[in-house]
Order: sequence, then C-alpha cells, then structure tokens
Amino acid sequence: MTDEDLIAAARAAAAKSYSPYSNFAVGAALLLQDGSVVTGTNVENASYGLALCAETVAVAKILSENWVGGLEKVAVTGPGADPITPCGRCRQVLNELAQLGGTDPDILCVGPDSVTKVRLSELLPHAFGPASLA
Ligand SMILES: O=c1ccn([C@H]2C[C@H](O)[C@@H](CO)O2)c(=O)[nH]1
Ligand SMILES: [Zn+2]
Repeated sequence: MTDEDLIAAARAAAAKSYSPYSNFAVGAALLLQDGSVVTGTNVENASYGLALCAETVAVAKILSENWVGGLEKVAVTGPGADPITPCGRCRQVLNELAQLGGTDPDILCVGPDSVTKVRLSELLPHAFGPASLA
C-alpha cells in the first residue's frame, strides 16, 4: 500500500461525506498492520455540535467490527487550501487505537498540492492513554 493509494482511499471516503452544514468534506483512511484499510468520512447533524469527524468514524468502525492489529498509517484529506490536520479529539481517538497495537503511526495530512507527514506522537505529545490509567 503506497501513500498515494492510502490518500486515494481517503479521497474516496471524502466523496461520501455527509456535511451539508459545513460543506467541508473530510476523508480518513487507516492502514492496519495486516494491510487492511478502513475509511471514514465526517457525518454532520442538524444539531450542529453533534458532528462526527472522519477519523473518529474510522476508528469506531475498526474497534466495533474488525480490529486486527496495529495502526500503521493514516491519511486525512480535506477541501481546504492547506493540508488538513486531525482535530484535537481525533488525535486522542487515534492515539487509543495506536496504543492498543503499540505503534506510532505516520499521519499523512493531505492538501490539494502537498502532503505533510507527521507522527501521531508529534501531533499529540505527552498523550493520556490506556497506560495512564495503570
Ligand atoms: O480533523 C477533522 C476536522 C474536521 N472534521 C469535520 C468536522 C465537521 O464536519 C467539518 C468542519 O469542521 O469537518 C473532520 O472530519 N476531521
Ligand atoms: Zn476530529
């Protein structure tokens, strides 16, 4: 799975976005250690504050259906002029999945003409995670 393939999967997910209120279509594609890819898109609501982010939808799909191992890589696409970075809540939600499998995934923050690659630990330093409860 190349970065380009993962980005294409995120873009395909964004094409299914339900975002009639913000018109801001986000796609996320999560690559797991067994090579499988799970996608998510943002799902908004007439009660605006209930919007679900693309990354969180993808993590919920994985943990409720088919978690098979560590989180290797994530691609996130948005419609803005700059590469999109996961919001704070999504960083925490992604960290839970990463910690479960013991990885520090690359996050591909995708813009129209550039990709910024950062580690999750760079986006969420000093994270609170499962081990913090011990
Ligand atoms: O990382 C992010 C940031 C925002 N959104 C969604 C939430 C909302 O539907 C829209 C505008 O904030 O974008 C995501 O899905 N992921
Ligand atoms: Zn988010």
